Formats: sequence, C-alpha cells, structure tokens
Amino acid sequence: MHEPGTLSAVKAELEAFGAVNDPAASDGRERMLNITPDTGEFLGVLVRATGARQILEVGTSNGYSTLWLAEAALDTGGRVTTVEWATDKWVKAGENFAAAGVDGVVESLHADAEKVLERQDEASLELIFLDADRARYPDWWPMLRRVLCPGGLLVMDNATSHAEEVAPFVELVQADPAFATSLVSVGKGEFLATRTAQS
Ligand SMILES: C[S@@+](CC[C@H](N)C(=O)[O-])C[C@H]1O[C@@H](n2cnc3c(N)ncnc32)[C@H](O)[C@@H]1O
Repeated sequence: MHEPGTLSAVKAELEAFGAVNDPAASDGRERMLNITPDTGEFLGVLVRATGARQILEVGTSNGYSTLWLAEAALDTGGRVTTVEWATDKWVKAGENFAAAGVDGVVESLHADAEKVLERQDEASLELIFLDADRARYPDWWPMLRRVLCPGGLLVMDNATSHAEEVAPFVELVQADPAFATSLVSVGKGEFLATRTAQS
C-alpha cells in the first residue's frame, strides 16, 4: 500500500545516499548516477500532464527516478516498467520499490534494455525515459520510435551534461519528420521528442 510520506522518505534517503556514495565510489559501476530532484519533479509533471499510463524507463539504477515516475503513475492509473541489467542495482531497486510502497505499479526487469525494446509491441508506450548506455542510443532509435505511440513522449537525460556523447542520437531524432523535439534546461538537461505522425 502506497503512503505518500513513505515514498517521500525513501526518495530523500536515496538522495542522501547518492550524495555520499557517488563521489566516493572508485568504480563507476558503484555509482547510482541518479537524476536530480528537479528532474524528478519535471518527470512527474510530464507524466501527469500527458496522462501517460504505459511508461518505460531504460536504466533503473537503484530506482530513484522510477519512484518519481511511479508516484505520477499512481495519479494517472498507469504502470512503470523499468529495466536494469546490473544485478546489484536491480536487487536494490526492488527493495526500494517495496519500501516506498510502489511495487504494485512497477514492473522491474533484470535484462538488457535492447532485448526489452525488441519484444515490446509497436506503438504500445506513451512515455519512455531513457537514462542508460548513451553510446547505444542511436542503435536503439528504430526500436524506440517503433514502440512509441502517436503523441507519445521520449525523454532523454544527460542532454546537456553529456551533450557531445548524445549528439549523434539527438541529430537522428531531430532529423526524423515524425517527431517534434525540445531541449529543456532542468537537471542534467532533458531532451524531449514527441511523435507527431504515424510514419
Ligand atoms: C544513469 S544510471 C540510471 C539512473 C536512474 N535512472 C536514476 O535516476 O535513478 C544508468 C543505469 O543504466 C544501466 N544500464 C546501462 N545500459 C543498460 C542496458 N543496455 N540495459 C539495462 N540497463 C542498462 C546501468 O547499469 C545503470 O545502472
């Protein structure tokens, strides 16, 4: 059962953990690399404003961003599927979803995101949050565009923090006539793309 105070407390706990853990981690894989809290608020507004119910997150880490998406999905009557391939992070995320009381609206997959995208039905997703292996985004674009429904929204994190790295992907999406895009200066930079046509 979801209690708003509990969810907020788990979010605050993960923010505090990330602030201490990430700068001290010697191995990059030990970092949680969570979105910023204002990005979480922004995602929450996007989910609620679009009424998104079928939501996919690529890159769970310990589930911090998922909590923001799940909180909003509770308001839209939606569900969040989130994908993480690192076992330790996937386990931790599952514990955090249970502690926050959102495990009923979150499907947490332990998998390579590419496999999940491959088997996802065409035009079945209303919102996708992309926060994983940036080098693979261009290869994933045909699958991402296939699974987004008309009017669906793609949100990519790190658009300004790693602008050079994501440039090939951003250029691909911007060149696609079926999508309208925008770069938003919140957190590490959010690149938004919405499907305007069925092409
Ligand atoms: C930036 S972190 C995600 C942070 C999370 N969205 C948050 O804000 O709390 C990226 C995560 O994506 C995972 N990842 C990277 N490539 C992946 C792939 N191909 N499939 C599944 N997970 C992947 C990494 O293990 C890492 O935990």
